[in-house]
Amino acid sequence: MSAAAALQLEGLRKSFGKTEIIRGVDLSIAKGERHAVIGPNGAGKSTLFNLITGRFPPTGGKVRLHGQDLAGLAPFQINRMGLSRSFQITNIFPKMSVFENVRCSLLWAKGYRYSFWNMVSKSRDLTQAADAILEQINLTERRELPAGVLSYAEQRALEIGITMAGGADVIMLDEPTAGMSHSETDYIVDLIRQVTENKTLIMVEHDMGVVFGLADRISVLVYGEIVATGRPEEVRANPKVQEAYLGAALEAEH
Ligand SMILES: Nc1ncnc2c1ncn2[C@@H]1O[C@H](COP(=O)(O)OP(=O)(O)OP(=O)(O)O)[C@@H](O)[C@H]1O
Repeated sequence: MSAAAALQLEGLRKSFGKTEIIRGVDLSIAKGERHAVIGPNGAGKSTLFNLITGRFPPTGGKVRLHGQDLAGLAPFQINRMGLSRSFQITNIFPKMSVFENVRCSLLWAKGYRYSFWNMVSKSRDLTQAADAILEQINLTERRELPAGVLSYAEQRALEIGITMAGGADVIMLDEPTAGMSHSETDYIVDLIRQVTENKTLIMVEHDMGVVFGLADRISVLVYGEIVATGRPEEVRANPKVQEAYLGAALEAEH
């Protein structure tokens, strides 16, 4: 096992009933790496995410975060160990201000570690931390607005801010640019690049422009198996990948 690996999947398997959806996945993601998982619809990408975050127990194999086996841990425990996943926009409280949304997620992330009175004395720290996150996600000017009035791309940015709020160093994003225009996509890609600086990123994304622009390495998942892992140019050139998936996806882009 490499000491630098942030996340390690070892012979990971998941069946639903008799159907095996994840069929023996081995993958090592280095600390500081930006890794994209791509593959056709139904390949098992979301299932793989749910295994990593502890939402589903694996049928076989292991997930390690910074070397530690996650078997039997609940999602919130894994979260406290530094792994955070973006949820969909429904995770945002639309009537609460943008600032309060970030502040609440900070409170949630730290809440169990501070008593109430400690928390009061820490509230200035919290405000500062929330403002620092708003700055990072370019929403300082929207601070007092109800989150529900933000544009779609801004809501996704807020969502990313909430994901970062607990100080996680391994960030998982599920289709961060889904449903966005070209300019919104560019905006979010820049933002993701910025906020994941010195962190580990694992994302599922269908937009090949985003994947090739952002990822240091790519894994291609087909029917629950990784058929290729490598740098973008290696994956693009891999005949197995072209046959299974990428050829068709790239053609569809033109
Ligand atoms: N809880 C579940 N129970 C039974 N089958 C499931 C469950 N979750 C997913 N599946 C099945 O697992 C397969 C893989 O689904 P999954 O959502 O992981 O694929 P995906 O690669 O994320 O697809 P997409 O790109 O369309 O989001 C599908 O055939 C799906 O029906």
